[in-house]
Amino acid sequence: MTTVCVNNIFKCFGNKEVLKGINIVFEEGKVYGLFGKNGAGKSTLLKIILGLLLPTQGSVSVFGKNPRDGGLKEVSYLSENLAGYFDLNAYDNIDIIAKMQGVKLRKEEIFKILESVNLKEVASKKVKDFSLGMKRRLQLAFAFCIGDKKLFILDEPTNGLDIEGVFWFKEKIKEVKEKKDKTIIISTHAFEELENVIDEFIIIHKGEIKKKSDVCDLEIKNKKFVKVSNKDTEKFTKLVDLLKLNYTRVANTEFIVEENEKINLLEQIVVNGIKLQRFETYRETIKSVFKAVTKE
Ligand SMILES: Nc1ncnc2c1ncn2[C@@H]1O[C@H](COP(=O)(O)OP(=O)(O)OP(=O)(O)O)[C@@H](O)[C@H]1O
Repeated sequence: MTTVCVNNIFKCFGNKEVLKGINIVFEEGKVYGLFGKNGAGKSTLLKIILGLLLPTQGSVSVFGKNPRDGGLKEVSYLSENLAGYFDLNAYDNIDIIAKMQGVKLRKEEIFKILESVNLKEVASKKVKDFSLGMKRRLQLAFAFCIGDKKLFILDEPTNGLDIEGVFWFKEKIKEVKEKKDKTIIISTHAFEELENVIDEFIIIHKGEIKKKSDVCDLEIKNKKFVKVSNKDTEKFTKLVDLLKLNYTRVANTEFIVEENEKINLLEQIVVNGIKLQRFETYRETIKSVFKAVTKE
């Protein structure tokens, strides 16, 4: 089932075109990672999905409705900018945010929530005196522990968190995902941290989607990483051209080669007397795909 549908979104701020024809469908039960360099347009896209910004062109539907027209009742949003009532303590923050959402929490339930994000000991401390990581933990409590939401839109959720906090976050994502009817969209720079909790990743570069792929697809690709000696690079490129292999040159002497048609590349390297410094299976990661598609 489709949770969010983004149709041909363009967004300009003055003369600056920040989003250039974005089309994406987010499906129920999946965790999506939205990756992009600083200023790529991730937060702008999330704000348009949430109806906080209007697109210059195009449309968005959330659970089949316009986000400004009742589509957001079941949405949990964690903003990249820390939100909350900083002059109040952590306990009162949870209490107020819950009440605003029509959720009545008992005293012990509030303490349980604070305990789950490791803030019970500082329940009566004013949030303005919290560290960045503590404030982020409070945001995570707002996002995950109040009410029963179906769509989670999380902008830089691990920013400022320590290792324990990142672990908590990943466990929470797994827990939410197990319920099957949830959709989670995470905008982040933390590829490595989150690679194993994401189902699909979307790379946005200069306002355009450059890649959308299933994380599982990264593992099945059969690629080889080859490092040849400096003198043999010309010989090697000639060989891969002759064998019609797709290759990416990652450094002067380093290549990533797709092994097509079961050609035994290694045998050919030996036959042609090319000096190898490394030859190993190469596993593509979100980071490596990101580097390749955002290369200027
Ligand atoms: N309200 C605004 N007015 C003018 N320009 C804006 C506004 N909001 C965002 N921009 C510009 O739009 C571009 C995209 O910003 P956005 O915040 O969407 O990027 P991002 O991918 O989330 O970046 P980051 O990873 O740094 O958070 C940037 O050049 C930014 O300066």
